[in-house]
Amino acid sequence: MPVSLYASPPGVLFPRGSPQEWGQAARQPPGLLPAQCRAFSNNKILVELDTSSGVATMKFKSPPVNSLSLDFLTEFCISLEKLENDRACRGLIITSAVPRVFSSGLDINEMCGKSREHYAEFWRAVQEMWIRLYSSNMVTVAAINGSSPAGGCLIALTCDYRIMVENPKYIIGLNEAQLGIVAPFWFKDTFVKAVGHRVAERSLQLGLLHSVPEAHRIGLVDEVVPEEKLQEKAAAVVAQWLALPDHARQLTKSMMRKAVLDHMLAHREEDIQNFVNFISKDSIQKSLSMYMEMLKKKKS
Ligand SMILES: CC/C=C\C/C=C\C/C=C\C=C\CC(=O)SCCNC(=O)CCNC(=O)[C@H](O)C(C)(C)COP(=O)(O)OP(=O)(O)OC[C@H]1O[C@@H](n2cnc3c(N)ncnc32)[C@H](O)[C@@H]1OP(=O)(O)O
Repeated sequence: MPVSLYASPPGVLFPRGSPQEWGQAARQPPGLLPAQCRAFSNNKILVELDTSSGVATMKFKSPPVNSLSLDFLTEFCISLEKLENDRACRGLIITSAVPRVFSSGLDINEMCGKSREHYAEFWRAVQEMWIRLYSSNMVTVAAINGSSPAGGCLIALTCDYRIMVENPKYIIGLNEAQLGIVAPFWFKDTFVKAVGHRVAERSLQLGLLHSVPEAHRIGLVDEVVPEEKLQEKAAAVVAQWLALPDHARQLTKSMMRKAVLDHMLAHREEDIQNFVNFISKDSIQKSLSMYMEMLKKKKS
């Protein structure tokens, strides 16, 4: 019997009247999926659950860069909830279906030129995503097959294990300072837990985006593999973790994560207000606009 890390669901956000077909298995033409495979999908995320192994693979499919918009975050949380409540599912591999990018982090458009109410709703969704993933009973593995700055890195850090594809073009890190914004305390805490205080402090203050070998060296990713080995390796890691009795692994995970989770839950509303006040400042809006301009110029 799985042990619930947090008895009641984190609560909040699901959209007023969910417009999507979420909750229904994708209508696959017969024969496309093996009998032990179930799938569901929406605009931005595809989930396939292999009921024989108990492992689901979640693929981000929101081109061009899997940015974490409010819609994306909502669909992500709904997918997590659905898997969490499915007794057939014990492990989750998170990866990207978009070439060269795992996730570009929070959608900057959601943080520019919007109302305070919108910022509050958006930030609550970011928190919700982190709470659900960080407190998940499932074994969670990030199979990072592309660049993963800021919020993308946070998703990876929130998993139990990180495997990244070796590619000289891929980068990963919490680069918020480079945008003129500040990683909130629970991003920082999650990062510190993975890499230690000194490495996190330097990396956060400089807003560093690390190459794959460097990310491996500092412990930001646990393993580096060639692209063609990624899925096989992720499946092997999940199987290794699932070989332990669920209750022992889950209670250990809960114990290791409790302080960080409790701290966040205790300061959740305050954190939303801090975010709204911070992001509404003219100077921050200007920094974000300049950063978006810079991204666009880089292309031309
Ligand atoms: C006191 C404190 C209190 C509270 C806390 C306060 C503040 C905390 C606030 C926020 C925390 C935020 C965390 C974040 O996640 S911020 C997002 C940071 N993300 C980035 O910096 C990534 C930027 N993107 C890239 O570096 C690259 O796009 C890439 C490496 C991911 C991929 O490179 P490509 O060359 O493949 O693609 P591009 O040509 O650069 O991009 C294509 C397209 O996508 C647009 N885009 C990219 N990233 C984002 C994004 N994050 N949001 C929105 N849009 C994005 C890019 O502009 C291009 O658009 P066009 O095709 O030109 O229209």
